[in-house]
Amino acid sequence: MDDSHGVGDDPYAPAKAVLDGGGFGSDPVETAARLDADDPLSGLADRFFTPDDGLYMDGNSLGPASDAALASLDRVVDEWREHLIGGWTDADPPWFEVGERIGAALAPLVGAAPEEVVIGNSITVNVHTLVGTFLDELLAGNGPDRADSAAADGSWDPDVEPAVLVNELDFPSDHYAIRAQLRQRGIDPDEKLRVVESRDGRTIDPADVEAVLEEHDDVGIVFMPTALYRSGQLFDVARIAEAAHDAGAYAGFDAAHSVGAVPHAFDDAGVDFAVWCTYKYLNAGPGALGALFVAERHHGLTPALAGWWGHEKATQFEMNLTYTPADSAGAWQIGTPPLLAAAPLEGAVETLREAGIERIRAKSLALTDLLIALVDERLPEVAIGTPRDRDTRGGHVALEHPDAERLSRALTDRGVVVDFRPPNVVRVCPAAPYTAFADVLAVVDRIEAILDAGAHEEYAASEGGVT
Ligand SMILES: Cc1ncc(COP(=O)(O)O)c(C=O)c1O
Ligand SMILES: Nc1c(O)cccc1C(=O)C[C@H](N)C(=O)O
Repeated sequence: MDDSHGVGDDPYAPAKAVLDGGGFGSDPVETAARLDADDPLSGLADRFFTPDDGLYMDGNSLGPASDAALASLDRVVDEWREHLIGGWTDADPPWFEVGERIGAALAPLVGAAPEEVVIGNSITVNVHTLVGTFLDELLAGNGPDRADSAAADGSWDPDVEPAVLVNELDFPSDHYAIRAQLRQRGIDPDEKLRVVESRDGRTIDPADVEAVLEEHDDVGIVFMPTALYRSGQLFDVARIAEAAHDAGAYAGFDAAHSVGAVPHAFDDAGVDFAVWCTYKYLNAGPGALGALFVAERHHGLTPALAGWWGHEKATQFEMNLTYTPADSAGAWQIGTPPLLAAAPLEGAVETLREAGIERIRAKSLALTDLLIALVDERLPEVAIGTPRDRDTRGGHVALEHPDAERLSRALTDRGVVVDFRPPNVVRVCPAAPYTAFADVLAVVDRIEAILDAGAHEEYAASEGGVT
């Protein structure tokens, strides 16, 4: 990897200049080759296992294996063979604090202090425990300050049933979990899960989040994505957090579709809590552990889903029947961390750290700029469902086509791995660590060839299953 570019300057400015100059020039192959030659991250691709004869554009669902991820997995397998139960204390580093240790390694990616991040559970489980925790705080009258509170100390009035504010384009699992948490507290989710509507079916206007907060004074938690899973719209985390706090609500985020692709500043933005996975842009492998952030001011709270792995570490093995939560985000762990599902993340994060998240973001924007420009130029029947503005664009591009499902299957059969999300989106993710500018050109070439020949029309309609 060429390290001559410091973080801060944009080594991808030449790519932007090419695109701003009106497209990809008369010889796109030559232009892509030039951009790849100038790419300081180009050397990284050799360390990832992507198909030799295909194009992997699905890193927003499952990132590929890498040398570093497999090396850290192999190390833990060797430790298991060698140390057996002793690995919890004698492995180097010991397994006992794996959640905290790898959490600390992730913290810079989200702009957090080391003890504010931990790996554990899955996103869905972490939504359960964190939304549950903050609902309990509200119901106990301990919520954020509220100007209109009936409570003497200005905090949440415990007689008011708190609502949770979400949006209609969220990943469904989050709604399932939040509804369950409301139900378990005797709160009717049909009434208290407040859903911000989309104006265009693709994006959420932050002004609409603010408007719902103005209109309803019972919102105790605003829970939004940092980036939408379908369109890839990137949210202004600081703006949403400020709106939540101004309304006397907590601000929580599902950051699955941005961590590892987009830098975050959760502490500066005042985020209360966040969840994300590590199998997408963090490339830690299928079913790899989830991750979560809890702002330091909330450490010491009792998690809604308490378990012994979240107990204060120093006394965890005293086996007290009374639970003492760890004084860190580690408290939101529940049971024994699956070491083999945690191990690849250690190496995978090291590779991203070496690349630098600012540089990854700069390259990702250049790649998606290019993809959008090529689609505009060459695929008139395809619409761009992702915001064009760089500030509101995450790491993937949603290509909309009436026959998107069949198109995605035709692409997959031709070695271009993308995914389909109903009703009409093919998601294309040129992830920066291992995608070349030439790959983006090749994807567009293949889509064009399929559409020109009508090859997608040979596919049967959906049979369901994993897409
Ligand atoms: C935004 C978002 N939230 C939640 C989930 C569910 O994650 P998990 O299956 O790890 O609980 C996913 C993906 O599966 C997702 O993309
Ligand atoms: N988590 C997944 C899985 O276990 C199988 C297939 C896909 C996934 C996904 O990550 C889907 C993903 N959350 C999405 O953005 O659609």
